[in-house]
Amino acid sequence: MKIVVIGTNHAGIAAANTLLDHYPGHEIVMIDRNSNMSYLGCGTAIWVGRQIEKPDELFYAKPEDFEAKGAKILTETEVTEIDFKQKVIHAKTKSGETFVETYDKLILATGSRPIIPKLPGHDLEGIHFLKLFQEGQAVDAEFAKPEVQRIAVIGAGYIGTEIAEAAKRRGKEVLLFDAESTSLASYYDETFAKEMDQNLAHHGIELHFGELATEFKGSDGRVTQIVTNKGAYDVDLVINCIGFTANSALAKDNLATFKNGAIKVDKHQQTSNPDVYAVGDVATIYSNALQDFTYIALASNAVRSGIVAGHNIGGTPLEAPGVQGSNGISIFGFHMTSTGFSVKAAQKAGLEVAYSDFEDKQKAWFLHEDNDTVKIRIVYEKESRRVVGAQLASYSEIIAGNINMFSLAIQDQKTIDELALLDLFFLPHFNSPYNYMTVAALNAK
Ligand SMILES: Cc1cc2nc3c(=O)[nH]c(=O)nc-3n(C[C@H](O)[C@H](O)[C@H](O)COP(=O)(O)OP(=O)(O)OC[C@H]3O[C@@H](n4cnc5c(N)ncnc54)[C@H](O)[C@@H]3O)c2cc1C
Ligand SMILES: NC(=O)c1ccc[n+]([C@@H]2O[C@H](COP(=O)([O-])OP(=O)(O)OC[C@H]3O[C@@H](n4cnc5c(N)ncnc54)[C@H](O)[C@@H]3O)[C@@H](O)[C@H]2O)c1
Repeated sequence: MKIVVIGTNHAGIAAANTLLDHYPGHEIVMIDRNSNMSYLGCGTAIWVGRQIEKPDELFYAKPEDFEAKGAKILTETEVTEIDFKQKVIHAKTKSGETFVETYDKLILATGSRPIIPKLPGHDLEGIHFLKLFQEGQAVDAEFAKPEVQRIAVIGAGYIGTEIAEAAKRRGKEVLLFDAESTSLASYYDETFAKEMDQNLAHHGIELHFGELATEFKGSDGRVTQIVTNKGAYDVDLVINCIGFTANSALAKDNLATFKNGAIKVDKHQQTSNPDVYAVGDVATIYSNALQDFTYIALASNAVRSGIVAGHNIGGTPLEAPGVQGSNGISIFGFHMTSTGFSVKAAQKAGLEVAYSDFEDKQKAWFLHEDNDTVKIRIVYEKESRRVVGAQLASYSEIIAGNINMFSLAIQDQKTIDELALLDLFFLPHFNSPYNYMTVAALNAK
């Protein structure tokens, strides 16, 4: 069987590796328009903020790895069109040569691009987006310019908050804008998000929430000012981070798509065309909190969905268990993790939910050194009492592991009452006999 994979970043790599490692004998062709593969965008802010010196280790795979396993891999080659009836893809190399490849099964792993707000002045120089390695390099080069001092970051979601920290670490003045009233508003309820806001403000980041950019002004072709519904601010650089949109143009009019344009898939990653699979940021994903398909762009989901597609195409039927959109962020040493829905997000999705909050020290109370406060919220459905979300915030790194338990609870449709008497280990170095997770669950009304 000939299998063509379009897009060789996290999702495409996972699908190709699954096929190459577990199902030998197939002809695998991998195509990507970029010159690199496997770039971990999650490391961009760490590198650009100089928490690591070089970006080299942010890549975990290279074309030779796949050639060694017998795949044909074409980089700097763009797929321009797909004839889904004839099962032929049309592609163009960097030098302009066009060619076609036939397929038996096709994997679309074309990912996402940042949303580009088409505001007046959007094409001025000095306005950036962050997705590709090359875009990280461009921002890094801007940060190195002494004349670039005042930076506007638009969107205080994950990318915006992380790059705001990076810019501050490089000694810049940073103005962080978001349409919502806090940072991280899509992931955390206000009481949690405000903790991150305080952390950002404490480190000198100027917060402009509830503010919408309306125009960019410039001089000599370069941006010099950002105008919002509330004011005008002189800046030397703008970084836009207002979310992703699925790269699904190749599927247009041929495959069923979601309301945001992502390609609809089932739990086997199969699209509305049985010979075509879609994985990663270009596709929808099943949310166990919502109990329906939705769109959640994460590298973790990309990898899992690629593995699922690989096994299904290879001949082992495998149903994805769904995801919770589990995520985390760490800014100036302050950590937040969440999974499933916040109260606000649950209500927006039409769920009737209640929540239980608790706050305690991470380690046993008699340990006075490095014993940070942890704040927890568990969100559950009022009627069924099934857990649909959790949020944790602390300077303690242990919360990074704890959130995964809630992820499994949501996946397995556990109730808050089942969590209340769950066997959690106790060791003073790590926690208390009345574990804050247990207490939060026990306190649930
Ligand atoms: C700054 C930043 C930080 C992030 N941090 C995290 C994090 O901490 N945790 C997390 O889980 N996620 C994080 N993400 C999100 C994560 O990077 C994405 O969810 C992930 O990249 C999706 O992988 P993908 O393979 O589906 O798509 P993509 O990474 O978008 O890759 C798609 C590939 O398809 C190729 N392609 C597209 N169209 C064509 C075409 N027509 N022809 C040929 N090739 C094509 C592209 O060149 C690209 O290589 C972050 C993203 C960014 C930008
Ligand atoms: N740590 C992580 O897990 C991590 C890190 C980076 C990125 N990612 C993922 O990558 C994807 C893209 O990240 P992102 O930060 O671009 O998106 P995001 O959805 O996290 O945040 C976008 C932010 O932009 C704001 N916004 C939207 N339109 C606006 C406008 N016109 N003006 C001002 N603010 C506006 C939103 O309110 C939101 O807070 C997300 O799926 C994210 O989860 C994850």
